Amino acid sequence: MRFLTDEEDIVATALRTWHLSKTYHGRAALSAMNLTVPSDVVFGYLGPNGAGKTTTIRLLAGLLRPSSGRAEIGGYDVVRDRERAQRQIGYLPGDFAAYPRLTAAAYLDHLGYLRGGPDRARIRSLADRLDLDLNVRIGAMSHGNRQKVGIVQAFMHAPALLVLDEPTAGLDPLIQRQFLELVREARERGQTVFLSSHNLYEVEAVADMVGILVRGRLAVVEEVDKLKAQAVRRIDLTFAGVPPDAALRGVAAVQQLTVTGHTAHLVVEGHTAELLRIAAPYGVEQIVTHEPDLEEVFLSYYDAQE
Ligand SMILES: Nc1ncnc2c1ncn2[C@@H]1O[C@H](COP(=O)(O)OP(=O)(O)OP(=O)(O)O)[C@@H](O)[C@H]1O
Repeated sequence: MRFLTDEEDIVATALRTWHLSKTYHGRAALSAMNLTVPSDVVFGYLGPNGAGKTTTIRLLAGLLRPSSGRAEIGGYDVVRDRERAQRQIGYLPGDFAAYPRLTAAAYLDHLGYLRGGPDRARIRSLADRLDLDLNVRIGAMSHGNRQKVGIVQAFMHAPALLVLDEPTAGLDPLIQRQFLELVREARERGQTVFLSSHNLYEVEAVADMVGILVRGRLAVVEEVDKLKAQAVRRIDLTFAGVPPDAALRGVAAVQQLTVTGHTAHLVVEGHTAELLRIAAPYGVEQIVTHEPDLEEVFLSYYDAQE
């Protein structure tokens, strides 16, 4: 075994916060958040309206000063080393607004020059995928199309960390799907993505880890696979004869059981190994497992804090 050097540790951690807090007029919008996001993951940042997601993101992007605590991006403090921290980030605000008089092409070109030269082939390919006409003035665009310009500017270069605040709000489902592809490709290229969202399904589809923020407090940080393992799961077992409902009810993980004909419909929480061991001797002919749904897990965290 070998310990990481300081340099490697910085590379392995995309962002870290220590007691990061923000108070507005005596009311806490974010309370003492301790969070570590490793590199090369998609981190889904979930929470109901007003939970403090945008506040967190603006603190990370160096656009707000913390009331107390601190944060580092790629090892750089977002206050003391603001410019270097900001250079690690590609940031897409929730309400993306740019120069209304410029066409998207002119705006993206201009940004590209600020970042060392535009990659026009990349810009065109992103615009094609998102069905964005680059020749329209940004001021004349719909909200959704302006949002697409924001997505192109965030993805046209390859910062270590992409910080995206509700990026798919206002996009139609086909474009949302393209966006999720871009997020996956970014992770494959080794970028880390911090994605705030209301949309559980979007986060479930793309995130490796999630944090759930409720009233300015992190209620949980967990790998999506682990949350799924905790999640309630629906399983239908079809038997050769009448289902052995007393034996099935005796399994600790079984929460609910209904029987129709030869099929037992079960709601199971946690691991299913014991259930399958108990059921097998009764002649199981078919097993249908429904993908666990994270919604109930999330709602249980939301409710617990109400
Ligand atoms: N500039 C401000 N002045 C005073 N209060 C603010 C300010 N910005 C945010 N807040 C408050 O801080 C809390 C968190 O707001 P924030 O915008 O971070 O939440 P959010 O999770 O992004 O919400 P949403 O999902 O609705 O966008 C809210 O109660 C909000 O009213």
